[in-house]
Amino acid sequence: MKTYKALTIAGSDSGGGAGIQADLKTFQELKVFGMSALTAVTAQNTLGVQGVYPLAVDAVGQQIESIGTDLGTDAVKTGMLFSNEIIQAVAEKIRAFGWKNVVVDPVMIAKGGAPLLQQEAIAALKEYLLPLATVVTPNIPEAEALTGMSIQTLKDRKEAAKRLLETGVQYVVIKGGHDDVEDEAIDLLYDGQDFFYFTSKKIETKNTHGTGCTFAAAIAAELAKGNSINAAVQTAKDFIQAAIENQLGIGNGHGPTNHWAYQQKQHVQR
Ligand SMILES: Nc1ncnc2c1ncn2[C@@H]1O[C@H](COP(=O)(O)OP(=O)(O)O)[C@@H](O)[C@H]1O
Ligand SMILES: Cc1ncc(COP(=O)(O)OP(=O)(O)O)c(N)n1
Repeated sequence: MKTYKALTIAGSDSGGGAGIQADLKTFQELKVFGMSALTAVTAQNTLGVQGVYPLAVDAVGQQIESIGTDLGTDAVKTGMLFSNEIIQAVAEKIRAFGWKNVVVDPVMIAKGGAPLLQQEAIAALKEYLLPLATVVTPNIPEAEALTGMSIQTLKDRKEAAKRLLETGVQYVVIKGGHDDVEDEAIDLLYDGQDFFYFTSKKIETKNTHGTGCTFAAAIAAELAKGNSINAAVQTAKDFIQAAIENQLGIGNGHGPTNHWAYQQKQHVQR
């Protein structure tokens, strides 16, 4: 049986709910061998981010080089990239290794409000990374920052998706977790021609730390296996829904999601 591999290039969340930790847990649950290149260390828990310590650009580049010159990968997922310099170094490596199935989660601000990307690096994401990406997965505020437009309605989201596609990315998913109007969590996929809706019941909970990372990592894992973008987004949606529904209830603030829940549900259904 082939071993599928995925590489996450992202920041570390000491609390284990988001970042590299969420990505590797998701890869593992979806039966994909996970590898990582750290961009930054964060001191973080369910109450917020207490410290951000970016790594040297060379250290980021060397980790990716070590993976590319030996193991290779079937998919890449990027998360917290922090600076213009790190974005450029990551884009250069992805281009040099010719990697496909590149999922860009344009992480900007943690739910508690801590900045995880420097403001001036937003332009670098668009210029260097999105043209190499298979899919970009912004939440609504991230889509607003990337397009410069305000997003209030689903119609606005469609317009933003169209604008994002102009950067050269193949597919756009604008997630709906921040849409306060809907009582459903609706994620919108655009392939340049058609729009597809991935809808689930919105769960009333404060424990959604790391949902975006987990969702994007699940897409990367499914693309690594050769699945289509629509199938990958559907599995990611099912994965995150199970992870939010079956909360762990740990920590005193915004708790992490449950990365075991999707597989547990699959076993019960069998
Ligand atoms: N309360 C919720 N109930 C159900 N699904 C949710 C909820 N909050 C977020 N999601 C889902 O989690 C994923 C991440 O969404 P979102 O919160 O928009 O991104 P981010 O975590 O990057 O801010 C999406 O698939 C979204 O639909
Ligand atoms: C190290 C690190 N990376 C990314 C995030 C943001 O995670 P996300 O899944 O977008 O959701 P929140 O944690 O912000 O709710 C992070 N916090 N830390």
